[in-house]
Amino acid sequence: MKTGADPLPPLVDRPPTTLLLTLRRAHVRVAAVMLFAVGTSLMIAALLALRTSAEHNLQLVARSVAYTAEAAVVFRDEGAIAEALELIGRQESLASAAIVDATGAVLGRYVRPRSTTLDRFGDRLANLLLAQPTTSDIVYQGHAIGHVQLQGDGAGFVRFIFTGLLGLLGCLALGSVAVWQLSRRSYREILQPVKELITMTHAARAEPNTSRRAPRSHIAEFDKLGEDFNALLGEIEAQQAQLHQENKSLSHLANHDSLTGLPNRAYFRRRLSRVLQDAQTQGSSIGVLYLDNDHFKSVNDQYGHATGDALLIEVAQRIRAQLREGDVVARLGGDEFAVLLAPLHNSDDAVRIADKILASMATPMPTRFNERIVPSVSIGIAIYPLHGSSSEQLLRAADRAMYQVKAGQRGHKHIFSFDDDANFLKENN
Ligand SMILES: Nc1nc2c(ncn2[C@@H]2O[C@H](COP(=O)(O)OP(=O)(O)OP(=O)(O)O)[C@@H](O)[C@H]2O)c(=O)[nH]1
Repeated sequence: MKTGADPLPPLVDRPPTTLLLTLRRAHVRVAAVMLFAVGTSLMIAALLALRTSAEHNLQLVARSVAYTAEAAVVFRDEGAIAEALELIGRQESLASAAIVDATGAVLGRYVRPRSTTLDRFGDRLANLLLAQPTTSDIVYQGHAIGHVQLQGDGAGFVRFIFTGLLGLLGCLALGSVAVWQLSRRSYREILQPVKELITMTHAARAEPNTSRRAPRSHIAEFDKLGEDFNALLGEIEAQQAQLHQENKSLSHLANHDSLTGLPNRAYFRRRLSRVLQDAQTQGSSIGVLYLDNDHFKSVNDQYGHATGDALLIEVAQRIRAQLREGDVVARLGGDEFAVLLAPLHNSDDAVRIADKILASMATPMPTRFNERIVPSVSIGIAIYPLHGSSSEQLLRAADRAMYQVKAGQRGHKHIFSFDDDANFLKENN
């Protein structure tokens, strides 16, 4: 079915992609943005909480060291100071610890050995996040005699960041599976109605089949689209039915006579040509009768045109009633009719049917004012292959034969003979 609409221009910038891929991309983007936003916020919040807790812990440790080391500082016992720092350094998460006297002299220092990149990364992180160093005064009899300096080592932060990243990766993996499943499900839900619409549109274009209807959909937009599409198909179907009806009546008008309802001359000739082709291949015979009303003009003149019309209808019905289903009777025009007898077993059958038609004319036609009008026709008969091999030859032969009847005694039949041509020419020149 040609629509007349211009074809869509080709996609130059990007080739078309599938619906599944588009959905998957959209879901992945949403999931990635969500994970990034939630993960980052959670990580920042947790890091801040961890920092507060670490600073608090360093304060406690510093205070505890200051208390423990008070006596050692008073007696400047460097061995005890080193032992206390070593103990605290091993137990707590410290990069370094030092005890300094009131003059600023370092009495003891502990530095955790840093060998790996991870250790150095932890220290940098601790320097970045914590207010370093954490100090606490060593007080003796109400006077500060020195202070403790602690540097956190950031191992806690590193552990947290790695655990957090692992958690995020886990979420990413789970999210990917969920996105995969979700897009598959959405695809199925969306695709089903879309597929129906695509199939229907194709059918409507190709067959054209407008009788199918889109099913209801649980997706409101598709449901509405299907409803509108069905309404459109309904309208097309109604238009097609109307067009079909109009075509039918136009074709009927083109092939039939409006007064008698019989096929017209054009139809008769086409049909005769077709039947002749079959007869030529099968070697069968055909009979053509040419019928002309007798003194029809005087019926018109005497009783009026309407009565003349009624007589034509009556004659048409009487002829039709004598024929087999497959035989054709047509009105050639005016008061002339033709009959096609196919197949015909022998010439006698054509003569017999002509006699039946003549006999059917014997009774008067019923009229409104009970006038006595008896139909009468003259019939010329031509037989294929005896009298011609084309539709023109056969019709002319039957016409000439009919003319012979008119020339002799009307209301009879005559089977064509080749003398009829000569007679016709003699009488018409
Ligand atoms: N009522 C009516 N008359 C028609 C129609 N078509 C043609 N006629 C008339 O039919 C008549 C045909 O007359 P002809 O066949 O020439 O002569 P005829 O009176 O039948 O005489 P013969 O054929 O020699 O017996 C003409 O008067 C036409 O006007 C029609 O559809 N209805």
